[in-house]
Amino acid sequence: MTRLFEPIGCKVDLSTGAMANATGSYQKRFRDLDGLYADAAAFEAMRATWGERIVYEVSEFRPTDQSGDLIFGVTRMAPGRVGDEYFMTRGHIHRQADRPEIYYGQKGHGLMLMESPEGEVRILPMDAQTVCYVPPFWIHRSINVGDDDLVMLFCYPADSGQDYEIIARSGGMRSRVVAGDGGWRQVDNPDWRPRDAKLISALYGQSGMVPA
Ligand SMILES: O=P(O)(O)OC[C@H]1O[C@](O)(CO)[C@@H](O)[C@@H]1O
Ligand SMILES: [Fe+2]
Repeated sequence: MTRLFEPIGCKVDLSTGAMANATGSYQKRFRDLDGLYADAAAFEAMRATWGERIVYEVSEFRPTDQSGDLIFGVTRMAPGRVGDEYFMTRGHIHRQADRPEIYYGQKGHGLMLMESPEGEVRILPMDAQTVCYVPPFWIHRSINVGDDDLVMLFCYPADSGQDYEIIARSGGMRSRVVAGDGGWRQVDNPDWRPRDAKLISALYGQSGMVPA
């Protein structure tokens, strides 16, 4: 007989970003994020005071890692900038690249920065009560452009996995988000290199799916 997984409810504490009944959590401290930001000198200047501080933390619930199941959780990201570039997550594509993800903004003001394998860029707002759909094959990174914590719920297929190397291999994401006059603005990353056709077709080939 099939043994069913026990249903569970998880209360989210908006002041801390913690989720009750989480099966795991991790924290990314400032010092863990060396190399992520364009302004290396600004990063070094902040290291003494910021080094041990948490930039973002994740609490998650992973029932199983089986295809068809879901992983969900909450990310809390502090407000701040390195030089003029806002705090952000490392960013990744799913190791099984055809797996999508949903985010739901709960507190603060954020952006979801997305990049297709071919290098198209999309930016969606991630404010409270905004649902953001990250379709299959899009590299994704969240950014806190507000003055307060950014708290977001996320949910994705349990067999997705994460590949962080795709961003490193291209010299970062194609766009960066920096402080502009009265808000954020998108700037080109001069270090960005396009992915070659072989890598792109390997990503799509995983699923045999051809993008529209
Ligand atoms: O894994 P990264 O790119 O550091 O960013 C963390 C965020 O992405 C996730 O890995 C979900 O895909 C969450 O853990 C969290 O929302
Ligand atoms: Fe993801």
